[in-house]
Amino acid sequence: MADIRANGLRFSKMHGAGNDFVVIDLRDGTPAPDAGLCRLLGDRHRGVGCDQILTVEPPRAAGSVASYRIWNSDASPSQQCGNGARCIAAWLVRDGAAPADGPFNLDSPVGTHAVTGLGEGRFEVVMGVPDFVPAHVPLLGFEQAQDTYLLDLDGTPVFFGAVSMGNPHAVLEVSDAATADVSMIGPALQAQPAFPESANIGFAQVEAFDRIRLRVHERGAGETLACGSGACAAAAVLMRRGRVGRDVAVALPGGELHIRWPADDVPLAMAGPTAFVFEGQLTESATP
Ligand SMILES: N[C@@H](CCC[C@H](N)C(=O)O)C(=O)O
Repeated sequence: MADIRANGLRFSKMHGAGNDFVVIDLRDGTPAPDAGLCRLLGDRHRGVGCDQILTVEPPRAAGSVASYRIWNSDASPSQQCGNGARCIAAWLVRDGAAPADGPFNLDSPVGTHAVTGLGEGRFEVVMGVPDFVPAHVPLLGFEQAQDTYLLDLDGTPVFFGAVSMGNPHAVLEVSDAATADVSMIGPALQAQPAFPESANIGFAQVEAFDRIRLRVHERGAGETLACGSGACAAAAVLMRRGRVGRDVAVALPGGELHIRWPADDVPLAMAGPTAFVFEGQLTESATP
């Protein structure tokens, strides 16, 4: 199969609340980037630099305008990306493939998501029903869904909630997100055998009944300025515990997202900004 670098790969650089992406159009049958190319695109020194690589591909479901796939900057694939879904929506609207004002559907690796344009580059994406079944996260060693789980990290007890938004999340409630030990606890919890597919680790502070402050150590990318699915996960965990209401703002280091989850058995929706940064073309000889 042809190396997609051969003709000088064209891409769009985007971000959603500071979570940044290289977006590649594969709708003409161009093959997906291999692991080496993902790492080059993700490399902030020798490549372009981004948290995730997103590909725009033909729809899989009837009635959808496109599908997308996600790779972290370390080349590991993911099943979901909330900020990425909004950026793909904005990219498709700019391309003319999706209506700016009307609702449309997008296919992620884990399902179809309804998208609504809110104006000024903002989009709402229906992210699905949060799944708290431990085996679905996956979180091993626990049969039943619990509001709080306990794991021992080298003698330190760590309490967390766990939920799948299509991708795995653990959420720790902290008293102060700014001083939470994200860089130590994040990787240590990710590496626990209880998380066989690793997990995105959120550190959530309840600031008010309608406001959460959040930092997320992402799987495959480290701490990012914002994690959309992480915001959904933190909101869902704290809503189930009754710690916040069903409509909250989530303040992340790079911007603010809004999460609505009217009831446990209905889909959760996330709204937030998108931004185009530049259009680029990779030099054929670029190497990591
Ligand atoms: N930043 C994303 C999540 C990207 C994937 C994640 N790191 C994973 O491996 O599951 C978001 O906005 O949701």
